Amino acid sequence: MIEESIKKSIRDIVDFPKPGIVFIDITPILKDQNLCSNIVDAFVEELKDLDFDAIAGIESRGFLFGLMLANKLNKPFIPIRKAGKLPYTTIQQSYDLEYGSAVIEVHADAFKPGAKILIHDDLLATGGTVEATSLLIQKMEGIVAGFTFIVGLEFLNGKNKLAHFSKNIYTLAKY
Ligand SMILES: O=P(O)(O)OC[C@H]1O[C@H](OP(=O)(O)OP(=O)(O)O)[C@H](O)[C@@H]1O
Ligand SMILES: Nc1ncnc2[nH]cnc12
Repeated sequence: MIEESIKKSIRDIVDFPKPGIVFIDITPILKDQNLCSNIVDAFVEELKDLDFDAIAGIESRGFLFGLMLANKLNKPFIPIRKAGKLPYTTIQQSYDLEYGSAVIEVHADAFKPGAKILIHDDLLATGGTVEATSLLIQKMEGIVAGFTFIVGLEFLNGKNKLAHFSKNIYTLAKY
């Protein structure tokens, strides 16, 4: 089962990046090319009936599997970056997360109005990051088609922030 393989691979780092946070480190997954392929295949299976035009991946860990998945599905990839990194005209959104606050942005020409965008990130915690990404997509007149996560920290109830953007929320490993 993909969920068990993911849970076996990832590790918990206590008190990172701040005291009181148990950080879910996904980097061991990246050393296992079979597991990486199986994760992409599991997402492909989950998404087989979903209609969408492009995948938006969130810096930085959302880039890892977001681009692999977009490439596998022959769809464009849209990088959502932390403020100040994208060189062209951008649209911005601020947000809070488990251990701080930040601003994300996207290139103003990343997609056309009406495009259906699947949002991908490695992990759903409070949902602040993907909520901000959803607001960014809506600012640009895009439609949020759904969400994919490798890991979901269900006890933080991040899904509550997402349901009004899209009910299509796919999480491979839940805690
Ligand atoms: O659901 P939330 O509470 O918003 O938290 C989840 C976000 O936090 C982490 O990113 P982080 O900002 O640490 O950046 P990184 O991917 O560059 O490590 C993770 O990759 C998600 O993007
Ligand atoms: N506990 C956590 N582990 C890894 N990434 C995170 N992003 C937000 N909370 C996190």
